[in-house]
Formats: sequence, C-alpha cells, structure tokens
Amino acid sequence: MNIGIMGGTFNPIHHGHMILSEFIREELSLDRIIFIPTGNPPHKDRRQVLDGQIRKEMIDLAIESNKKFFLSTIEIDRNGISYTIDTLRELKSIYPKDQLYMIIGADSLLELHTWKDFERLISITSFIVCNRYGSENQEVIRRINDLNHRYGGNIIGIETPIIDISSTNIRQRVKKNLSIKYLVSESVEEYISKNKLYK
Ligand SMILES: Nc1ncnc2c1ncn2[C@@H]1O[C@H](COP(=O)(O)OP(=O)(O)OP(=O)(O)O)[C@@H](O)[C@H]1O
Ligand SMILES: O=C(O)c1ccc[n+]([C@@H]2O[C@H](COP(=O)([O-])O)[C@@H](O)[C@H]2O)c1
Repeated sequence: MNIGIMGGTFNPIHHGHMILSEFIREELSLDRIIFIPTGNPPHKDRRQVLDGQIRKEMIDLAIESNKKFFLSTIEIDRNGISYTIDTLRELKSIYPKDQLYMIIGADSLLELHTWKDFERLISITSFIVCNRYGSENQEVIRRINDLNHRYGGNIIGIETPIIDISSTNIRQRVKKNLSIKYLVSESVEEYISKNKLYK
C-alpha cells in the first residue's frame, strides 16, 4: 500500500487539512491517509493546545465520511514529546512492506532542519510538501532541492491549491464570536460550540 501520513497538532482540524489530504491522495494514488494528532507537540506552546483526546474526537468527526481517511493515536498514546522520527520508526514496524509518505505544508518544510534527528529523518522518509499561503514558492523549491542534494532526501513538492485556513485563525475567530462555518466541517463546528472550546 501507499500511505500518506498527515501529522499535525489539529487544534482544531480544518478544511485546509482535509482538502489537501484528499488532493494529495488522489494526485499520488495513495491507498489511504492516516491522520496522526501530536500528543505533546515539539514546537508549540502546550498551554495553547487542547488535550489530545479532544483533538482526536474532532478528527474522528471530520474524517467520518471518507473511507480512505484513518486516524492513529500513536503519538497521543506515547509519553513525552511527539517526535516524527519516533513515529516513523513505529509506523515502519507496523507497515514494513508499505510505502509511507509524510505530508507537510510549506511552513513545516522551512522548519524541517529544526526537527529531531533531521538528517536521519530526511534520509529515511519520503516527504510530500504542499503549498501554503505566506510561504514563497521559489524559497520552497530551493529548500527542497538543497535538502535532497545535501542529505539524499526524497522530498517532493506538489502544486496544491492555496487554502488560506489555519487553526490559529479559527481559534481567534471563535474567541471573537465570529463564524467558522466552511472553515471546519459542520460536525467539528458543532463540537466546538457544544463544548465551548477556544473561548
Ligand atoms: N492551509 C494549509 N495549507 C497548507 N498546509 C497546511 C495548511 N494547514 C495546515 N497545513 C499543514 O498541515 C500540518 C499540520 O498543521 P497544523 O495542525 O499545525 O495546522 P495549522 O493550521 O498550521 O495550525 P496552527 O495555526 O495552530 O499553527 C502542517 O504540516 C501544516 O504545514
Ligand atoms: O520531530 C520533530 O522534531 C517535529 C518538530 C515539529 C513538528 N513536527 C511534526 O510536524 C507535523 C506538523 O506539526 P505542527 O506543529 O505544524 O502541527 C506534526 O506531525 C509534528 O509532530 C515534528
């Protein structure tokens, strides 16, 4: 199987994540996409991040209608900070015969050199990079070529639609009592409202 791994804080999951995952799945003929919410995210202020169980429940709701979308709680279930190198090692032992592709946005690519064991990570992982509003295309291409050349990486840039949605913006809108309709699924919108999240 060809499997896309969509890792993220998902605080909350939004239509940017969903549209890009489906786009990449189709473009690369992937058999499935596995969403992996971070337990304790390495590069984010934990005080701003909702409990893993709540973020997981929102992902469950959002992906319910797509049979090719799956959720894994390996990072939430693991103690300590969720490093991608550990997650990929675990996934490779679960899926030894399958091809794994780690999907990231261009903003994450520009920070990749700060990730744990990044040289090793790049040499053992195929990355798919999506365009992101605010990340300059030429810089992204230059960075991909440089990492592939210097570290023997297999980083592939894909021309994806630019979708200017972020979890940060959604949290800010909820706080200001502004609508988040069409930014997240209806089920996630209801869940956020019912549980008074991000107030
Ligand atoms: N609109 C988007 N376009 C392209 N990539 C995205 C988009 N939203 C998220 N991503 C990518 O999805 C992955 C997980 O993102 P994450 O859950 O942190 O969402 P976010 O919207 O970036 O959150 P926050 O605003 O809280 O930083 C990251 O690799 C990120 O670059
Ligand atoms: O392994 C690391 O050091 C590392 C540092 C920053 C981010 N990541 C991963 O990158 C993915 C997107 O992260 P984020 O913070 O944008 O939600 C998610 O799977 C994180 O676990 C991983």
